[in-house]
Amino acid sequence: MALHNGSFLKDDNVVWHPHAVTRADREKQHGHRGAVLWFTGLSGSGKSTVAGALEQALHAQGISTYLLDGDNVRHGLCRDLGFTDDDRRENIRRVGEVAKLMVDAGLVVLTAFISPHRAERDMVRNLLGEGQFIEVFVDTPLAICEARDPKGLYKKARAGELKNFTGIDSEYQPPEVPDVHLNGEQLVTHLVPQLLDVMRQRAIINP
Ligand SMILES: Nc1ncnc2c1ncn2[C@@H]1O[C@H](COP(=O)(O)OS(=O)(=O)O)[C@@H](OP(=O)(O)O)[C@H]1O
Ligand SMILES: Nc1ncnc2c1ncn2[C@@H]1O[C@H](COP(=O)(O)OP(=O)(O)O)[C@@H](O)[C@H]1O
Repeated sequence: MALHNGSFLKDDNVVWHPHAVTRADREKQHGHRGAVLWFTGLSGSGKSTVAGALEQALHAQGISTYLLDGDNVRHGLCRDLGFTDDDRRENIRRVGEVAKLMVDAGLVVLTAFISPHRAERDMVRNLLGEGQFIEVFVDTPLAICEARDPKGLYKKARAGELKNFTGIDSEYQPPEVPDVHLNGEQLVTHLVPQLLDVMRQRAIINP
């Protein structure tokens, strides 16, 4: 059964329930639009750091935000998932659905997941719809990520103690045309203004 919001239901007895307070009402109350900034990049590329710094800047301007981070989500919502391709796909599907609900609530959602496959990132783009999904590629060379190695995971992966590690024995597919392409070797203080500019250009936040 096809739903008006583009999703499909297996059960014809469950129908979509429209509510009186709309997304537009909520966005008006927040004073900005809802949207997702979807950070993707290798482990250690700087996704959490840059998304966190951007959230601080937005919060200081009175923007209603929420940061969904891979490490944190995998302690709860996705605690049953590992790092096979199938589990990563399910991880991103769940996070995409949660982000969609948060955008409907009128929030600016920042997500920091490796999200290594183009197909899954495109799935979330299609789920969110045009203009509400901004793909941010944190482009940091593998050698730099490996040198940073804040959790010692690259070391474990190289030693064969950690299987399916992205960039080592599991593929990362870089975005071909990201909405924002960040050089992950630049200072975080240089990266945040680039993101704020894009958000203003796209009328997510006010100039
Ligand atoms: N095998 C393997 N490959 C990659 N990463 C691993 C792995 N095992 C554990 N970790 C830790 O899990 C974090 C990545 O989780 P994500 O949910 O972002 O991954 S994914 O989007 O589903 O691919 C990742 O966090 P970040 O370093 O913040 O990216 C790692 O700390
Ligand atoms: N632009 C940057 N320049 C230098 N170091 C950075 C930068 N961004 C992040 N780092 C450092 O790199 C490490 C990994 O950053 P993190 O945000 O945890 O990456 P990810 O979330 O992509 O795994 C951390 O020690 C962090 O302090």
